[in-house]
Amino acid sequence: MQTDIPTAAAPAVPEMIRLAHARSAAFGLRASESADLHPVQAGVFSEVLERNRTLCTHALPVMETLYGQIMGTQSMVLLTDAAGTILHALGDDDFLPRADRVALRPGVGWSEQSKGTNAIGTALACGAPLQVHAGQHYLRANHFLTCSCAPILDPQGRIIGALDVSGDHRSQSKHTVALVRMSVQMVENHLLGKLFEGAVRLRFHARAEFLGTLMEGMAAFTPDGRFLSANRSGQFQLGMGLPALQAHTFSSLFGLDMGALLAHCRQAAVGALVLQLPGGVKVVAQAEFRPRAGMALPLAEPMGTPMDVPAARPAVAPPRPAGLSGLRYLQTGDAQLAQALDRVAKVLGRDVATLILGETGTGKELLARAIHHDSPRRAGPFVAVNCASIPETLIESELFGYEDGAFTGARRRGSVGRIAQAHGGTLFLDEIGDMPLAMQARLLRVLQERSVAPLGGARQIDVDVAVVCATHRNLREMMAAGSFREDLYYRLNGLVVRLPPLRERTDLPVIVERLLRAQDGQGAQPAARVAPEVMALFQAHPWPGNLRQLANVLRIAALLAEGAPAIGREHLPEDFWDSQAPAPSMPAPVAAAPARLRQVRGDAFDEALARHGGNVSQAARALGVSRNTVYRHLRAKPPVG
Ligand SMILES: Nc1ncnc2c1ncn2[C@@H]1O[C@H](COP(=O)(O)OP(=O)(O)OP(=O)(O)O)[C@@H](O)[C@H]1O
Repeated sequence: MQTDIPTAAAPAVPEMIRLAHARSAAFGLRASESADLHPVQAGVFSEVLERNRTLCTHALPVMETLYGQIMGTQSMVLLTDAAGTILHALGDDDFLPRADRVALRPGVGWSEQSKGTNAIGTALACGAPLQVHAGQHYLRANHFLTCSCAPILDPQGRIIGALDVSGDHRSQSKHTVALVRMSVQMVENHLLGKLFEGAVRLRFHARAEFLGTLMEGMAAFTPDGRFLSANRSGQFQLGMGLPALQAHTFSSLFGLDMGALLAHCRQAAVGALVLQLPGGVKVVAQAEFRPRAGMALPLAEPMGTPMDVPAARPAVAPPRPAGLSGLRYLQTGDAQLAQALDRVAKVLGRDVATLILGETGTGKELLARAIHHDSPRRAGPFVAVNCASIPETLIESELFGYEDGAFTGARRRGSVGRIAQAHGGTLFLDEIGDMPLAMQARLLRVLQERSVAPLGGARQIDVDVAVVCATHRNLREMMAAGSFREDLYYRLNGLVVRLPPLRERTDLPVIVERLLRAQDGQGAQPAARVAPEVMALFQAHPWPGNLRQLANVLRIAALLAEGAPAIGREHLPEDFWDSQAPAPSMPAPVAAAPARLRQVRGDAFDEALARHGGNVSQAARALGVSRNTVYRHLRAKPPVG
């Protein structure tokens, strides 16, 4: 049947494949044999999943995006650990039964030792991306496949897993391997951001419009300037690999004192700066430093070795410059908001749970931080948990922690869990509406009993936390539908604060001025003001990404307008115009029917996705919303066809 399949003996077989075949033969495998199709035992697999939970957390959203791009091509996306065991699979319904016949499914190992030459096993063995086409597979049973795989590296440059697209060899493209490589870069960037959450983080590129894209360089430093890690693009731009970079400091790489960078980071709305790379190239950079007061998250343990988390977590919350933090900073003249902030101020320190409602980017997290900052708990930790971004299978251990030996043979140490990390401080549960029902019951118990019981142990740990929750969902509707517990709802909504969307706010000019001022004098020399015509455009804009989107638009516009007297239409980035289209049909904000608003918002999302070829990250960036928000939009859409 499959006469078009190239054979392993064909002369064009690349060197990597030839060597892989030699290794497969040396493992004692025969091409005609049927492979071992058995998965590892269920208990062992849970341990494997647990060991790789950080990898899964960061790779699953990327897998979804990747799958969105290959959907309908008789293919599937696979995530494996460093040993080639499949952790997670997403695939086309009509392809999965065929994949199942050769055990392309979670729990099964695809190392070269067990399956001979194959994209997963060979990419992991060589530490390089590759495509294995049809008859290039060692086992004949796998000749109907073409697989493209790239290893995933942790920020120390160690292989921790692999991402793969496998499918019917007749519908595969040579370009898939490039797609997989880019997806791996996204996973690696997420990991770097997460692992060094408490470090000084820098994102940079010679062209401002590449910030926030896959091309941006990322680097992390300790607060005293020691180099910690950089992503692939960062290493490329700096002209050095990780081993060479280890000998450097922030100032030896970027020619600026770390003290000056930290002073820049302390500003409430941090703008861009211009730095110089060792080769003399100037880059536009965004810096961030959010020291964590809680304990470190348990992180991926590649090959059983815990990662070295940098010490960037002072025990006491750092002082903030007066006037630039806390609730006062948020008062910018909008009456609706002022009323909400006044109510918040009245219950500060009174142990009243606060529920913040608002669309994406309206400043919910900023308000939660301000509440913590102004409360008597200020010296304690502020721990933010985004319930929507943690896979359902991991949320329990993430929140409640687990004891030594809760997962036999996995991690020797237990994990304290995010709730206990917030002891003495504030626990911010973002997207609380996305918390699974079973977890809602556990959370309620914690809040009532003021103690948490980590998984796998009988011990109760006392916790004293102030709880602030946020959601963009309608929890009352969810309660009526039975997807949100009534008892938890009433426990959480001591004080309900609604943050207005930007299009309803009357203080837009003040915010614009503040955001521009925050960028002023930081190297990029933005224009001092916005032309009246542009302000009018801003006033009419739907701002689906709210303040986050406005900040992004201003950051780019200010850089493009360098030297001009004011920011004009011509300086507004494309992303602004992308989400501008629905504006003319926008009904008056106050009178707008929710359904119409949802549609306008949905159109903006669809357009951004189409414009960015379905790439969720890029679309999110363009809209100024989080990726979760775009995923939610996609999930809410009826299936096509
Ligand atoms: N009043 C403000 N002044 C200046 N910048 C603000 C203000 N409010 C929010 N921002 C900025 O807007 C961005 C989004 O804010 P934040 O993350 O708090 O929103 P959010 O509602 O929690 O978003 P999401 O629901 O997507 O998590 C941040 O960069 C924040 O600094």
